[in-house]
Amino acid sequence: MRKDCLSGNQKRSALGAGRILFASLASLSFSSGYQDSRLKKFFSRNGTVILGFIFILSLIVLFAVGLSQNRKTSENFKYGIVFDAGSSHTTMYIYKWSAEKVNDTGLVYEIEACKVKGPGISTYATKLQELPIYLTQCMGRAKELIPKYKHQETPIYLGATAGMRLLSLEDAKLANKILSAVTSLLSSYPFNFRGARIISGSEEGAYGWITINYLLGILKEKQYSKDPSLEKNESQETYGALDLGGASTQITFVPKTVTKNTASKLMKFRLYGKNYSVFTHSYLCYGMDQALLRKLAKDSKNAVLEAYMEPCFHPGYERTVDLHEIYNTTCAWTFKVWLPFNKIRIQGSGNFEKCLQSINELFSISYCRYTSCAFNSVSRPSVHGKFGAFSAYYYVMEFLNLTSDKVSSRDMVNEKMRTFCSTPWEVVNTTFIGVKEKYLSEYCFAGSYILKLLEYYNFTDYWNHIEFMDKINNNAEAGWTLGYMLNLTNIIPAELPPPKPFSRPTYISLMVVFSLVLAAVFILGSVLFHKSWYFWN
Ligand SMILES: Nc1ncnc2c1ncn2[C@@H]1O[C@H](COP(=O)(O)OP(=O)(O)O)[C@@H](O)[C@H]1O
Ligand SMILES: [Ca+2]
Repeated sequence: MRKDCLSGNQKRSALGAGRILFASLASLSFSSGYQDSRLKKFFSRNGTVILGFIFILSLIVLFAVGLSQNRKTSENFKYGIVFDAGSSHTTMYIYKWSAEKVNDTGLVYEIEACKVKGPGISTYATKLQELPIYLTQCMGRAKELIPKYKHQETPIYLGATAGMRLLSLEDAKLANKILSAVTSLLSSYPFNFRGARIISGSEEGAYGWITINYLLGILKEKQYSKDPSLEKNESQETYGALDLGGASTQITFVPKTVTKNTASKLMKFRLYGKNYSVFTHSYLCYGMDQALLRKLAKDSKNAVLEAYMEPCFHPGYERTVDLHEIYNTTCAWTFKVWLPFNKIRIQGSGNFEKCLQSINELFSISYCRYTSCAFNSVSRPSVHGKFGAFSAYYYVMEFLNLTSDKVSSRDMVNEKMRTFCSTPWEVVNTTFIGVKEKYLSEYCFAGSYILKLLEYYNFTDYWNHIEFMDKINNNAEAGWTLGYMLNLTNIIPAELPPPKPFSRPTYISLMVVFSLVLAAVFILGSVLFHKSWYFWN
């Protein structure tokens, strides 16, 4: 703990040293007496002055060291706000970091994740007037948490992901309308609004990669990390990043080898003085919600009498959906067939093997007019090393108890999934009280989909390679927003850090060294003085 002034002990030891010194000087003066010789006179008059001068100088140095040690070091914090406008929901993250910067990149951590009530921002195209209410609660939270005098300098960014990417493909004007409305709304707050935009799939993947490697302490050995074992790990390989959203999914990693085909998919970063070339690919329409819609669209053509059996839903579970709802998305339009009814009743049969087979068809055919949808045609270097999987990967696998630390073989995974999917809906619904029905009813599909997706990425034994992550080191959530913020801190002006005061051990060592020097000066001075006194006498 640093204090504003010298502590009691420090004061006492300084006073004690002073008393001893003056006593020594007095005895020196006394022993020198009033002698006749000139040198004797010189020493008797000036010896005390010289030693007194050295004493006062040393005291000044000691006090200066003490003051620099004890100077109040109130850190200058900066704040940044990033809105993650996802396809299913929006979350506002507030980050905080010291103005002190290391190699051009600030040390940023999350102080708030405010979930905006309501669906994804892309659904507001026809109700722009509702946007102020949508964002007001979280913006209020930002005003509360960030000190008022910091508001003007605090940047706000809004990044929209796959939901807005899809809307933009369907109707670019509508997507721009939403962004404009959000822009004028966020600009009206006292913060420094820096833009609302749709981030590309590559950015989403790459910033997610930066986030997890930053939080794991891999990018910089001196960065903030609560786990000392993670420090000084310069040669540690970076983690690959797997992000699964509602409308798109990303895979990002540093490839071992780069081919001509993959070179164009590399993103380059310089972080903490090091260069990174990262391969990233975003699969639009391969997010969980869009994958389910595509599956339902694909299988609804098998409907007889307005109903069909769905192996990825629990036995006894029923859902009636509007055909318009499933056929009308960009991702599912290729499955559109004419059916003599508007609604369809989907009845669960809870058959894990059949569910996997059905999901398989989503990967094996090119169903989409955009090249990025063609899963199998994407050239990609082979995966290697460790990966961190977050967002829906984490929510689903954690719920199903299928994270890497809980499974050890394919048989174990299959057995768990078979049992879960075949559990009657009534049992599931009464066992997991409090879980949102949408999530609960879709965990069988979601788990099966994730297993297939990882298989297509060539993770045959994912539990040996993938860590499912949520909040890393209790510091911040895994996701693209922190990486975005980290990258943007390069353009946020930051003061040069004030010179660092001494650490406590350095301070104590300095005090000891100066005391020893002081004592040595006295001993030497008095020896020399007495020698010369005897010599002249
Ligand atoms: N607790 C949860 N359990 C299961 N799924 C969840 C949970 N919370 C969020 N999700 C899912 O995670 C996904 C998040 O996607 P989102 O970030 O909104 O989309 P995108 O990144 O594609 O724009 C959605 O499919 C959402 O339904
Ligand atoms: Ca997301």
